[in-house]
Amino acid sequence: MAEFWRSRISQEEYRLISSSHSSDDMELTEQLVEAGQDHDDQDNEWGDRRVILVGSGDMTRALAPSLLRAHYRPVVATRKPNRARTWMSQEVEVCTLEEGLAQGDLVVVAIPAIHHHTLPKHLFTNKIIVDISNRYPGETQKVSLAEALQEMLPEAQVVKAFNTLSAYVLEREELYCGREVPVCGGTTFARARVMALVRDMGMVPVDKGGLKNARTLEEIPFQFFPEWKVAFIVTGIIFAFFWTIKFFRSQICYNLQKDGDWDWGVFEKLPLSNTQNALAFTGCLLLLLCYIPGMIAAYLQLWRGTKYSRFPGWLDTWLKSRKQLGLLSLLTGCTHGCLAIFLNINWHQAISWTQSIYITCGVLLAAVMTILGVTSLPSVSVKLTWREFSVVQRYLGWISVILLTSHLTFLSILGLMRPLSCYFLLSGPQIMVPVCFLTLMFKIPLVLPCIDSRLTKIRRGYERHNPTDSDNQMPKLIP
Ligand SMILES: NC(=O)C1=CN([C@@H]2O[C@H](COP(=O)(O)OP(=O)(O)OC[C@H]3O[C@@H](n4cnc5c(N)ncnc54)[C@H](OP(=O)(O)O)[C@@H]3O)[C@@H](O)[C@H]2O)C=CC1
Ligand SMILES: [Cu+2]
Repeated sequence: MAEFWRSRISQEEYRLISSSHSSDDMELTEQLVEAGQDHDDQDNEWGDRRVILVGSGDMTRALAPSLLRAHYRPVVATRKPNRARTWMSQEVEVCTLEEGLAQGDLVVVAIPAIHHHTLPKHLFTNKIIVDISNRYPGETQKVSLAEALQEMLPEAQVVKAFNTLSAYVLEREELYCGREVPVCGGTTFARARVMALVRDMGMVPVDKGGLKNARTLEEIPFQFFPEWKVAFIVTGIIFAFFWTIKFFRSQICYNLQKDGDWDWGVFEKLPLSNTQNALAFTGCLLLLLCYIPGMIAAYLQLWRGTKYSRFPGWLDTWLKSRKQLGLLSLLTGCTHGCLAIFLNINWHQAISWTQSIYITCGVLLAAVMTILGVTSLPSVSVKLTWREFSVVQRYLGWISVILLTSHLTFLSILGLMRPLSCYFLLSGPQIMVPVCFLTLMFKIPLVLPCIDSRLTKIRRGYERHNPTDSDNQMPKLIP
């Protein structure tokens, strides 16, 4: 294997290559290695560091500078070198397809997939082809674009990569550094080589296996907030629930229970007052929903006496949606705060002591939730140490639940005791205050030293039923 690539490919990838038993795979790997050595012999200074970029469009213009920054040598192979030279930097070599493809064996095909058939097939023999293409929105395909390209170029190794990034991102080092780049296809060697390239460019390659997975990679750019789906649905349902309650209590019940004509004036409150009210309780419940699954998980681990058994699927999904639920809680809570200022406060009237506590708790809650929201963003959380992150998320999280409980209790301290005014329909505070207190009640046992130390032991790997089981595959820490 060419020395340069041997040093770029990580030990884990090298182990994978060496342990690959497929004879086809090994044969193709040998051919590719030989091709790499040929190029090394041609020019020792650059050796395998040349990356041939086919096409001179947006992606080539974005990839070339990022390759230069990673100390690679981009060579642009284009149909129109004279035109391309005018927009490429001096350090980038620009040449014809024939000249470019003769210079190296790592080739990025950066032309739209509909033009793949125009590529001169004979020039791609024994090359590692990086296919970055994406289909256009609305286009359907039976086989992935990468598989179609592989079928067209059977004597090359097609590896799918970079299609999940945009030219805009690739132009900005601060945006692409640390990004995950899924890579699939080719022989293990070809894939490892592309992964090493991705890593040298400052990104994190993720091995997605064979080329049959290219279709999944080609779907990624069309995904629409996949991690937010659950949180959006839950928020919608909760908002609809509280909005309906408010509607029945303030508009329907009010009219049914009062004497005289139907008062249509109260319906004017629907867009502002009802929405503000529903947003407030949606924010409250979403905040609690961030902390309840962690508690359920803790009780489950205490009951099972181990952390090595899987949580049920619903709990797993719930745990994974906590960040999104928290950010949506911040959004709905702040919107409620802004609307409430317009609706409720009469600046010329003295406020009671319960109101002043309610307002102070509300403002503090907004501040604490903003810190929680900001620190949950990846760009901020990567800059925090593990201890800083866990202290902020854990302690400030529970402080926000305490502030929320006080905010709600002092908002409606008298209203809570009032008998049910709208048949059996509870008001927002009548629902939420007990839920807040219940959440805090279930949390208290978990912070008691005897239970907390037991949970800490379990989370460090201690198992109650089988503390010395040698069959256990999971690594254990000292209890
Ligand atoms: N733009 C983006 O943000 C992203 C693009 N991609 C993918 O990267 C690939 C390139 O995209 P992009 O750079 O935006 O495309 P552009 O349209 O900007 O450029 C494509 C290049 O392809 C070549 N080309 C155009 N028509 C033909 C043809 N008929 N025959 C042969 N070559 C042709 C041209 O290069 P020349 O004239 O020099 O030969 C042209 O500059 C596409 O497959 C796209 O799906 C993937 C992720 C993001
Ligand atoms: Cu409030």
